[in-house]
Amino acid sequence: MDDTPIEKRPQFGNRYLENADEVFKHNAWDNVDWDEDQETVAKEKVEQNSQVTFSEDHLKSLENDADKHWDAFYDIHQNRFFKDRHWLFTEFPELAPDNTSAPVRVYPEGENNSKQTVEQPKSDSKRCIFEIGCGVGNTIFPILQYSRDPNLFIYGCDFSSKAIEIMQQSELYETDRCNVFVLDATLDKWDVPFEENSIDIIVLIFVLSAIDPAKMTTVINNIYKYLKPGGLVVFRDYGRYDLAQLRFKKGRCISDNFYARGDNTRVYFFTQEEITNLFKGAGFTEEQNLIDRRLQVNRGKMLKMYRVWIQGKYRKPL
Ligand SMILES: C[S@@+](CC[C@H](N)C(=O)[O-])C[C@H]1O[C@@H](n2cnc3c(N)ncnc32)[C@H](O)[C@@H]1O
Repeated sequence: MDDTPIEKRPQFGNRYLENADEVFKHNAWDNVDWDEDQETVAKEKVEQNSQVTFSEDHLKSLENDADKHWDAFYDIHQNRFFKDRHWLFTEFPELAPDNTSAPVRVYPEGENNSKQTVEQPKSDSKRCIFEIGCGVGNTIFPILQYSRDPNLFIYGCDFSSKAIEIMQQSELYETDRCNVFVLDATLDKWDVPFEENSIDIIVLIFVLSAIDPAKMTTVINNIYKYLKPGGLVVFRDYGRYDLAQLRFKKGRCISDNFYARGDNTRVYFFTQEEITNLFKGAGFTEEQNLIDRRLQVNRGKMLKMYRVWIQGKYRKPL
């Protein structure tokens, strides 16, 4: 797969490309502008790879066997993928429990409407985080490693039983501080080891994009149900016209902006508006919805790679 969400972000601030001649001086640039030409070229590429040529049977098996395709993925890659999480606590200081000094990212004016507040838990109150599509623990393990909060408990689920098995066998897995289990988040009714209205933060990192767009509303409605009033969803995922979308060859499209990779795992590319509508439609208030455009540079090959991510924070009203 060529779309690992790799980002090495400098702490306390970003690097902006002010002089185009200097593009190959560094490995990455933040918040790069896209001009109209670039948008048009991207749109054309997507038009070219958007014809659906899969048979009905193949489309059905992509959905019905989705968990098996992820099992096969984790069978091959084990815990070696999606690993680089330098940005995790920078973007989501809410996940850096008992750590108010987590570095906060600086956004250009007007780009971010998040209040960027990190609510400190009351010292004796239990705090629960639940990650959906936790894979092999690339978010949960860093939180467990960096937090010493005795009141923190982390739940995680994934519909790949292989991913959950790998995670549970890790030496970082601490049964008194976390519990991960197999769950298909698209089911109408969730079988989970906690009550409705009980979770402080739900984490959705590069998982909604793996889900059939027709089932996303069901997932968001269930998230709403299990969050505490006042609880927060943190979201980060692929944005429309990300390099990974433009790289799809003809014949991999399932429906608009939804594709099957060569290993049959699937990926959707969101607009900001779609994310707003999904969450607001379920009753959430929007605290952040931003587009993160990053130019990654392969200086050896003189290649420019434009990455696009959407990031959001949504709160269940009190
Ligand atoms: C791109 S990976 C990201 C994994 C992890 N969130 C991370 O960032 O490392 C997508 C994950 O979502 C899981 N997934 C996809 N559809 C799911 C579903 N319906 N229910 C639960 N997990 C799902 C996959 O098994 C996979 O582990």
